[in-house]
Amino acid sequence: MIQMTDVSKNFGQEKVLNQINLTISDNELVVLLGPSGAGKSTLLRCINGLERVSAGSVSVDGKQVTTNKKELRLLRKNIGMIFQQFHLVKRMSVLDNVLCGRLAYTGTLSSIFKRFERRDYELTLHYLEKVGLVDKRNARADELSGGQQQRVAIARSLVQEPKLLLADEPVASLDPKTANSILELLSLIKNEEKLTVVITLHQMDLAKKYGKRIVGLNNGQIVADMAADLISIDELYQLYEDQALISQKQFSMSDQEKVAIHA
Ligand SMILES: Nc1ncnc2c1ncn2[C@@H]1O[C@H](COP(=O)(O)OP(=O)(O)OP(=O)(O)O)[C@@H](O)[C@H]1O
Repeated sequence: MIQMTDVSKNFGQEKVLNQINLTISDNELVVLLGPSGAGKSTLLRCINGLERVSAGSVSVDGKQVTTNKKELRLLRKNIGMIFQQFHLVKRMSVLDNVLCGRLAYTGTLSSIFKRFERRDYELTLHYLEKVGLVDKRNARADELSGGQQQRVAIARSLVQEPKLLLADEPVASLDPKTANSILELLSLIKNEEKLTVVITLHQMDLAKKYGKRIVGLNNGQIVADMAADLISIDELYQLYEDQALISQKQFSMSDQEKVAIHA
């Protein structure tokens, strides 16, 4: 479970997150929506400690996200991260890129010499199979299409055996068909691996299609928290409006709806 309590984040004078209170239960698939600069990526990055909160607290599975390097390393073992630009090592093979996801489990020396155990290879092949790329294992990462590269990045995060997957605009660089297939894959994997998944997106139709719950951010504040089924595209457009307008509208879930979303 992710728990954010009164989280604020400043970059210099700019308040990017303002008193965020958010609870995400295990096995949820939550989509963060909102205009550019709303603070979506910053919120994600506060969850795995890539950004340090200025006030408030974040915990994952009951453990505080701290600044202590050792504690952060342990925390991040359980958190996979997927990025818009895939962040693969272009000149390395698909197999080696995915194996990199196991580095958190090898000792420092082993990781320097890229010494992996048999289980690391087994997991790598297993997840390459799952994302449909086992045949491409020896190809260089930069020989693959964008959609295939994102699949490699997904496999790399899965070999980490995480409990939580954070995806920061994972389909922003992909065409609509490929974007759908990647979100389909994430949604399938979430169910099969019993993961909690938090995704930032810009496409409202995809948010509604794949997110069970949509959290709207505007100007560093949560302005909506709804079951995706219960919010229309027109209403989602309003998340992008002036915040004063949004606050006049009813975007919060009843307790009944909150229960339904977790069912
Ligand atoms: N490392 C940083 N240093 C200074 N300012 C930052 C930093 N990271 C983010 N910001 C600022 O914080 C604000 C929120 O950025 P963030 O990337 O979280 O928004 P976003 O909602 O994810 O936007 P987008 O949809 O465009 O990715 C922006 O004004 C951005 O310039």
